[in-house]
Amino acid sequence: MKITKVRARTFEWKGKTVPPQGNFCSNAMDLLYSPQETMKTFRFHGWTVVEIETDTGLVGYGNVALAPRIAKEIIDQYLSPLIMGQDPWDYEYLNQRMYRATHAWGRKGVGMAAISAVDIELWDLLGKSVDKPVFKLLGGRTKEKIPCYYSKLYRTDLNEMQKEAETYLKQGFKAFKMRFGYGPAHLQQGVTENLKSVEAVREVIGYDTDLMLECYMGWNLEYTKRMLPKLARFQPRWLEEPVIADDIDGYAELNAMNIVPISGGEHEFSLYGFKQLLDRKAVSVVQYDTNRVGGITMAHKINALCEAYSVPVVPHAGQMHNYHLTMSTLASPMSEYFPMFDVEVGNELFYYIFDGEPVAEDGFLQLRDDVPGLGLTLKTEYLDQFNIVE
Ligand SMILES: O=C(O)C(=O)C[C@@H](O)CO
Ligand SMILES: [Mg+2]
Repeated sequence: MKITKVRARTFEWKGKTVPPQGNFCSNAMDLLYSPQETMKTFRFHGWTVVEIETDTGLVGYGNVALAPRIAKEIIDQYLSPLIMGQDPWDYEYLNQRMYRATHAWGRKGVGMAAISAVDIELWDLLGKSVDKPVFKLLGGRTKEKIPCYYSKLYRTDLNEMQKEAETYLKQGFKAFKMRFGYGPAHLQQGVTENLKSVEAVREVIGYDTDLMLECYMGWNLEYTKRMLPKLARFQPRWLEEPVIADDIDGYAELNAMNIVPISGGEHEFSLYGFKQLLDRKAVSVVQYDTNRVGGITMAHKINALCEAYSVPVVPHAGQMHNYHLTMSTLASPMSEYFPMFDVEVGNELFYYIFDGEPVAEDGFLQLRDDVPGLGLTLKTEYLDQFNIVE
């Protein structure tokens, strides 16, 4: 099998969007003087889709969500010439070729995300070429079905959050992730508000259900150290990304406090980066995203690394490129799950671009044994609501 054509297209949503309500979600910009800007950066309304054709007639799909127009340029200008005419089965070589050829500028951030999209696509092709789902090429089925956690519960009105939690509790979810709306800039009143929101959600879901708490890098070390003892009574399964991704010392210090397990890795980009996090015992849960860390080839290696360090992997964002890895490793106990909603932050956009994403039933996801590759096709239903950059 030889690669004959590489096509990267950016899908930019121009349809209806729901404006975020309330304080919504803390994030890294909250630490700056100009808080009115912080929500503007918190939008992911574009996605780059990579399609690669081969001389066998097979076509696969990969995707990247970070800085999608820039990722497209990287694929067009740098990555496409490196893989053209090559055999997708040489995926380790091709991954290293892309990683090393762009190393001076591409090894973290959007460069790595672009490589990820190509690599994910290659695995889709591999599965299709042998008529097997990707998870069967990675180790096969390690779970009858994948437990997943409901991930939304942004900080809006507390009654609204409670209604949302109640609705999805009734649908059978046994684990939930909620977002904090306040950070250091909101002083003691923000501390009170944050605690009230956790209390409100726990009141609805009880204590036989997992609760995860998301900071999205919107806190700092000092604030988190004050918050951890106050949060302990709510028995969170983890506190996610309290500080910015580069502050590995901060993660290590917080995790060593052993009050609430600290999770992270959603903004880490390489096998070496994860080894550093693990060596430093900086996180108790690893949350890579396959479409950031170098694709399936690299995520598979990170799974093995985490297994050896006995640190569970719960990938960021769900979605097929992550689900196949979760299905095929014991290092991964469950998946994140974004339900389909009207377009808001943009986490939902995957459903508007692709058909084939599994829908959670009673808190579980299923991957089919009889669907080759990743199991995704391009959706036609919403095409006219995207600006498509060729
Ligand atoms: O799902 C997560 O873990 C994220 O950080 C997603 C982001 O949209 C924050 O809600
Ligand atoms: Mg997160």
